Amino acid sequence: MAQFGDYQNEIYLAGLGGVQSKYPMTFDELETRAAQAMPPSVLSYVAGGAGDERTQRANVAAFDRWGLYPRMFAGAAERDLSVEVFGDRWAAPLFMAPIGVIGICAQDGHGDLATADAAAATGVPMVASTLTVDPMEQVAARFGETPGFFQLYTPTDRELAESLVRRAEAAGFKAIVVTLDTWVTGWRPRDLATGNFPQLRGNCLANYRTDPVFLDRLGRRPEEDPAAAVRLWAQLFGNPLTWEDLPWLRSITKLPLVVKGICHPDDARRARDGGVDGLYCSNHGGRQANGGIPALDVLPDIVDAADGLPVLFDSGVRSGSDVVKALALGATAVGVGRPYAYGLALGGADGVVHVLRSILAEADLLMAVDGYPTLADLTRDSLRAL
Ligand SMILES: Cc1cc2nc3c(=O)[nH]c(=O)nc-3n(C[C@H](O)[C@H](O)[C@H](O)COP(=O)(O)O)c2cc1C
Ligand SMILES: CCCCC(=O)C(=O)O
Repeated sequence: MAQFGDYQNEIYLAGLGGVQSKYPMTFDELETRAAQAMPPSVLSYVAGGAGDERTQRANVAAFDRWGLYPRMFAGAAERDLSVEVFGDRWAAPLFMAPIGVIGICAQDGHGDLATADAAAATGVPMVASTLTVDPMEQVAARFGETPGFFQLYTPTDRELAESLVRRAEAAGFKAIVVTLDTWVTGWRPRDLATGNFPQLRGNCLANYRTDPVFLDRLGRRPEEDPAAAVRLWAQLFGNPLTWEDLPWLRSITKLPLVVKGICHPDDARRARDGGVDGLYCSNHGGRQANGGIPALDVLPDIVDAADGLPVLFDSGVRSGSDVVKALALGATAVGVGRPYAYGLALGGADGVVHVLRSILAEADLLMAVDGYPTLADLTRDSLRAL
């Protein structure tokens, strides 16, 4: 049986043949090298967060407060990391978190398509943002056998929201992930300093420009007046939803509905009672609110409140050992964010594949070394608070 850890052998064998990996092997090196490859405004958009970025750093540091017990005589020569998510079997409990305007991270400007290619190549699902540079239908067409989810930024115009969801269903997405924490952007000093927030340049409008409801509202072709299209987009972009809107959200799709940004157990319970199919515990990587609680710290409470519903998780995941810890704390599947954007900047789809395979290989080898042959063996008791 092929194991994710085999990537290590491939790298060693290439090294024996005199070929060194062209990609970095640690997150710090990845970020440093990507920083050199990205235009400054794109870098500050991706790397930056809210305020003085305490929450962003705290997300990462939270993983240091847990250690995995090594277990012996466990016979973990073969590992099975596969997991069932909404009826599909994934080879591993890993996915790519939605990154708006990811297109601009790739040298050719089509990073959405490259990310979808990496999903197809690795089996690691992509959650495609509403804010893609290429339309969702073109992104989904590249997924191959790998399932993909559509992340909805709910516009104030309900018909537009419904139209986007209908298109996502027709394009073959397997779930709708509604992001609740970003109907307005947080205070982001790095973007304010460059004055170049990529959305405002209209890089993210592909799904709107191709939408019949948006075009109807615009009343003319977007090429005729690009500035008007950006203005309309900005006007319609974010709807500060309330619990009163949940039944409507539930009603607009038959696909599994996941709500992203859930970090309080009361919200988790209420969303579950409102009929969602999954919760997504995330603080948006510290990009929205500064001075918050690391997402990992609230994960166990969300898992308890979920009462058996799947819980997706992201925020601060940088390595395979981070993935294993989040799984032990009860996540059903774990999202990678910034690291794959950096892989994209360095090597397009190939760079993303390297980042994902490295994370999977580290997780797999950790489970081998520490004696956890399956995901079911990873529980809260596998961890010790440090
Ligand atoms: C550049 C960038 C753009 C993002 N765009 C979106 C988005 O369009 N929709 C969304 O739900 N989350 C978005 N996120 C948040 C990610 O889905 C995820 O929650 C976050 O990256 C996790 O933090 P980490 O990358 O530090 O691990 C974005 C994150 C980054 C870094
Ligand atoms: C207007 C939202 C931009 C995409 C996003 O979610 C982010 O930058 O974090």
